[in-house]
Amino acid sequence: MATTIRWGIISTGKIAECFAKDMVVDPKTFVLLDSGSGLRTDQCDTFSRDVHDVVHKVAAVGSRSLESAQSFIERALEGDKDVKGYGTYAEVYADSNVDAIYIGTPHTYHYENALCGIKAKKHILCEKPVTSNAAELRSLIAAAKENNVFFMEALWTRFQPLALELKKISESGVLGNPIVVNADLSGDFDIRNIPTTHRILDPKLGGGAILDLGPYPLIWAIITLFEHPSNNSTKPSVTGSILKTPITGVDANTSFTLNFSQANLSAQAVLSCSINANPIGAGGNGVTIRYEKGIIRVGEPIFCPKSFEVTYLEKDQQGRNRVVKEEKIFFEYRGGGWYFQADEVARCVRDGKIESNVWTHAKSLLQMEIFDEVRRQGGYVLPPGVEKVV
Ligand SMILES: NC(=O)C1=CN([C@@H]2O[C@H](COP(=O)(O)OP(=O)(O)OC[C@H]3O[C@@H](n4cnc5c(N)ncnc54)[C@H](OP(=O)(O)O)[C@@H]3O)[C@@H](O)[C@H]2O)C=CC1
Ligand SMILES: O=C1OC[C@@H](O)[C@H](O)[C@H]1O
Repeated sequence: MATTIRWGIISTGKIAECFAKDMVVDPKTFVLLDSGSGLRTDQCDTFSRDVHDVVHKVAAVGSRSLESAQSFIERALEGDKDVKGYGTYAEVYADSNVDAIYIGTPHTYHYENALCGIKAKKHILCEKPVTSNAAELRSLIAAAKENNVFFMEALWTRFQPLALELKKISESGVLGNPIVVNADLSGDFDIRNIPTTHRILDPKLGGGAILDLGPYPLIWAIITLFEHPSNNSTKPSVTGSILKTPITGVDANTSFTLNFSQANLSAQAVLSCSINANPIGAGGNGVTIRYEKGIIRVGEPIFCPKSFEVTYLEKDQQGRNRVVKEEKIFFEYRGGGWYFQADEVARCVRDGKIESNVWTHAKSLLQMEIFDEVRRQGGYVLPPGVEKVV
C-alpha cells in the first residue's frame, strides 16, 4: 500500500507555490520523455517517475495572513476544500493532520520555522540555504535527532533524474577522474530598481548571491567531486572573494574555489554567483566538468537543467586530445521537478529515517561551512541578531 504524506506548507511566496503545485501532479501518470536527437530511448523507462509507493497531499497552508493562505489555496491547489488555511504558522505546526512541513520563507527565517516544526514533532523539508550559518544547522540537526523527526534541506537539484544519470557517468570511470568543475549561477535581479527590503537585497533576510544562488554551483561540485568515490568524503579547502553592492552591502558578485586534494582526487571547483549579471551560459552551458578523458557540459538553468552533453576524448599518437564520441542526453517531465525531493522525504519518513542518504545532514553542513568561510573571507557579516546561533 502507498504511504501518504500530508504536507503543511509554511509561507505563500513564489517557491511555496511551485512546491504546492508540484504536489498535485499525479505521480502515477507521469512519464519522463527523452526528446530530440541523441535520444536514448533504451533508457527512457529508467527515468520515468512512475511513483506508486508514495502519495503527496497538501493538508494545510500557513501564512502570516489568513487571506494570503486562502488565496494561495485557490490559485495553487484549485481551491481544494480539504486544505486548511491558517493565518499563522503556529497553527500548521499544531495541526494533527500534518505529517511533514515544507518551509518556503526567506533564508534567515528557516532556523526558527524549522525549529518550531521539529519541536511539534513534524518532519521537515526546508528550503535552501537550509539556515543562515553552520551553527544554526548543527542546532537543528541536534533538535531533529532529539525529537526523532526527519529533517532535510530542499536541495531539489540533487534529486533530479539528470543529476542521478550524470553522477552515474561521472563515477563509472569511463571519463577518468574529474579535474576541474566550472559552474556559475547568476541572475539579473534589477537591484538598482527593486526595493531594498526585497529578500535578494536585504541583509536582514540574508540577501545577496552566496546564500541564494551559491547552493547551485556548489551542488555540481558536491556531486562530481565531494561524492566521487576517489574523494572518500574528504572536505575541500576553500578560497572565496566577494564584491558587495553599495546599495545594501550584500554580496553582489561572489566567487569561490574548492580544492579537493587530500584524498585520491586532485581536482578543483571554480564556482561563482551574481545577483546583477545575466547567466554566464545563457543559451548554453552553465556547468562544465573536465575529466581526464572527456568533458560533461550541463545546460542552463543549472538548478533544473534539462540536458547535458558528454564529449569523450582520446589521445592521438602525438598526444593531442581528439573527440571520439559526443552524446547529448535530454530530460523532460511534467510539473517543475520539486516532487523528486518530496518523494525522498516520503520514503524516508515511511522507513523511519531521520536523514536522507542522498542529501545528508553532513552535506548540508559542508555547504553551510563553505558559505560561512566565503562570507568570512569576503567580509560579509549579517546584521546583529539575524543569526540565531553563532
Ligand atoms: N528551490 C527553489 O527552486 C527555490 C528556492 N527558493 C528559496 O525559498 C525561499 C523563499 O524564496 P521566495 O519564494 O522566492 O521568496 P518570496 O519572497 O516570494 O516568499 C517568501 C514568503 O515567506 C514569508 N515570509 C515570512 N517572513 C517574511 C519576511 N520577513 N519577509 C518576507 N517574507 C516573509 C511570506 O509568506 P507569508 O506572507 O505567507 O507568510 C513570503 O511570501 C528562499 O530561502 C529561497 O532561497 C526560492 C526560489 C526558488
Ligand atoms: O533557488 C533559486 O533558484 C532560482 C533563483 O532565481 C532563485 O533566486 C533562487 O532562490
